[in-house]
Amino acid sequence: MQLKAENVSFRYGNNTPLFENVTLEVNEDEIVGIVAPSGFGKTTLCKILAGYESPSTGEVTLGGSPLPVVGYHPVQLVFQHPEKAINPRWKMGQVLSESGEQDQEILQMLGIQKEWLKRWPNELSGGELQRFCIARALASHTRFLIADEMTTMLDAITQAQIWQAVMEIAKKRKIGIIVVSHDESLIQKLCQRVIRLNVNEKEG
Ligand SMILES: Nc1ncnc2c1ncn2[C@@H]1O[C@H](COP(=O)(O)OP(=O)(O)OP(=O)(O)O)[C@@H](O)[C@H]1O
Repeated sequence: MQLKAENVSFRYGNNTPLFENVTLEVNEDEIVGIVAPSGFGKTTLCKILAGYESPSTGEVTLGGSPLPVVGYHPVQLVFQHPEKAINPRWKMGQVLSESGEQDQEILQMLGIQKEWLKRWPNELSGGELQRFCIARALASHTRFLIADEMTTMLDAITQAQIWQAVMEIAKKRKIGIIVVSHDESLIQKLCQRVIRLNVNEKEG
């Protein structure tokens, strides 16, 4: 299965286009980095690939079909700040249940302790919260994970632990990964291929 963006352009309202004619494809067994200058619109592009935003022109397809608009989304997005992605009024067990039944092996691989499930989000560290966001994103129907600066705010040890688990899970389940990061060494370490978006796409 392939996630594909074809000639995707995007503008917020009547603003000038953020980027134009972005074309890229990622296979389900690939780990691909996306690198672009700050302000290019990487986060916006991630949202388009995950179906949160519609492109102004062009299209995104998954396995040759348009992205689904209802039900669990097979392209999951994890952002830099987990606290923005979690309902503060839900305990962590409920947060996890959003993506269906929990896979105990995934929780274990991500180092999520059983006792944390009974806590409120503000009773966990940023790194612990991010593990929940990742576990929630890796539900059984997930085909692609888009990691938008997913571990940027974490210390090096936590970052390494999380990526080791994510890579293992992705390999086992044939989940394609898109890594968006400013950290060139992280990209080089994780990715089999790097897509560099630049001013050409921005100017159309
Ligand atoms: N909802 C919105 N409405 C209007 N403009 C927006 C909106 N969201 C983002 N932008 C603008 O779009 C531009 C690109 O934002 P985006 O976060 O996608 O870029 P980025 O490449 O991920 O940036 P960075 O590398 O600095 O994190 C920014 O100038 C931002 O201010």
